[in-house]
Amino acid sequence: MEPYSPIFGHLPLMRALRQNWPSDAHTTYVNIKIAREWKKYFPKATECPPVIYIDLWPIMSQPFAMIIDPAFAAQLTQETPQPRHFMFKWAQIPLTGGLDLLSIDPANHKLWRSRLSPGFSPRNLATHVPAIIEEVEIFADAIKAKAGKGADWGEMFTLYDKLIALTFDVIMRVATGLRSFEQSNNTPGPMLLALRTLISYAKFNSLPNRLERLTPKYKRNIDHNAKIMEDILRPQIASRLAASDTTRDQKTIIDMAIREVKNSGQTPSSDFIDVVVSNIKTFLFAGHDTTAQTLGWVYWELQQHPEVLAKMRAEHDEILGPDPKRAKPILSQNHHKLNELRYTVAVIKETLRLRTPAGTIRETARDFQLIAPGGIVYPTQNAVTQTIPAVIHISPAHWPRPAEFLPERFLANPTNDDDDPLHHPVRNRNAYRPFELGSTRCIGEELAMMEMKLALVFTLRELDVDCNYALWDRVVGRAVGPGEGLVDGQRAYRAGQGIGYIKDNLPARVRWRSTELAR
Ligand code: HEM
Repeated sequence: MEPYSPIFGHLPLMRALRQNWPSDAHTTYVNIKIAREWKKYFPKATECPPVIYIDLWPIMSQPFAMIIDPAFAAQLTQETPQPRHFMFKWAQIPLTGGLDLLSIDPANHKLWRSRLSPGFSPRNLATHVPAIIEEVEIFADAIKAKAGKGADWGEMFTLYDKLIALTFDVIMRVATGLRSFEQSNNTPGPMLLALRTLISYAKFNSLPNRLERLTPKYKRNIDHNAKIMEDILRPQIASRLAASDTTRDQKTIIDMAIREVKNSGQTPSSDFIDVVVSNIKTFLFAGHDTTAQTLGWVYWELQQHPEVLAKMRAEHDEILGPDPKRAKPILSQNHHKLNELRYTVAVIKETLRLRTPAGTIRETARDFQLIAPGGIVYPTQNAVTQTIPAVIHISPAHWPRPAEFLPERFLANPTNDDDDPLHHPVRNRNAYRPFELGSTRCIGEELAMMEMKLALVFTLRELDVDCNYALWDRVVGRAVGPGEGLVDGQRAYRAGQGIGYIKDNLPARVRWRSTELAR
């Protein structure tokens, strides 16, 4: 990729690519920009290359090989699946100690995935619907409490923080059976605070980060916060072990893992508890901000596309009846109704297409090669090989009208007309991968989808939501000139590193819908 500096590699280019954006804009926008304007960066190429190499030495000791073509991504994750990159595992160590699904070696991964997956199965999750509804209701009530009097807008608040509290409470409850009450407390509780501190140390192994791990402060902080989490998790696992033969209906992820081990004729040992603790920490980590961010983007997109919002509300009326207050009893008795919310699912999928929070990072074996149909080989040895679904999802070769927000592309075509450009006939199933594909694909997809559907059902028909950056500027006393603070022309953008967050934690206000006032 050009321009390339013989001394600083692509560092000057990376800086130039970010020039017109706020400094906290996420790297995902750099990747998207390179793919959109590929002719500029690959002047000799006749088409956008499927793999883009980025050299950030001396910040990163290895170059990145970024896969932006679905067939190549499939080679990496499904056809000859490669293990996660060492750097990723290194990043996980402060958080989990390295025994979790994201970190363990492929052989142990297979065993533990088979033990942990049953807890995330649609059948098991269906038993958690009433508990998830209870948490979602707390979320809905909290934002309803922010509505103004009558038809007035209420005070501004940060919607993303409410979503984080919701998703954390849900994953904690489903995984462990414990309630963390993040939504009811005004300040983050010990578990979330400890998790957040540990996540802040989950960094790539650059030289400064390696040195940080040698400091007494690092060790003190890790030990202290790991202890806070483990003092809550270990007794809970012990009590689930003691109760495992008597627990009948609703089974937590822990219960299901215990059952799997017992069914294989083994007795859960102290090693079992260590691995479960490590994995629960990963579930709490991987399960909260991914889902919260996606849901935040759904609210944002619905505001940008009122016609989509109207259709979604109409679907909720049709499937759950016209009175929003009846949604709880109806869904508590008929969980399957959630599966009928096809348009709502299509909206979430379309949001995930355009606002993809993650991909995968692999370390390829010596004999592994990415090969194009004509036989051209793209080397990946000694590189950090990443899939970039955020770019694959907007490829004009695989998506008609890729920049437009069109949930219909995810709905089965009623006329069965294969010529309809929006019809999504799984033409290339590798081109849609927000949860990644292959044996290490996201274990929490079903839970995330269930949670997001419920949050939308319990809020959208009663409230109007206005995500409003101009008002927020006034609240926080910030002067932002015209054209400033924008990424892709929008004030709401993905900020930070890793999964990141929505800028300013998505400032919003709500009001009762006029139909609600009439009730
Ligand atoms: C919208 C929400 C979510 C998105 C977009 C998402 C996306 C992803 C992606 C891209 C991966 C990487 C797969 C790979 O490296 O091959 C992953 C893995 C994972 N996710 Fe999620 N995730 C979401 C929600 C959740 C939830 C709710 C949980 C709850 C437990 C979760 C737990 C995990 C775990 C444990 C893995 C590692 C799986 C394995 O190695 O077997 N995720 N996720």
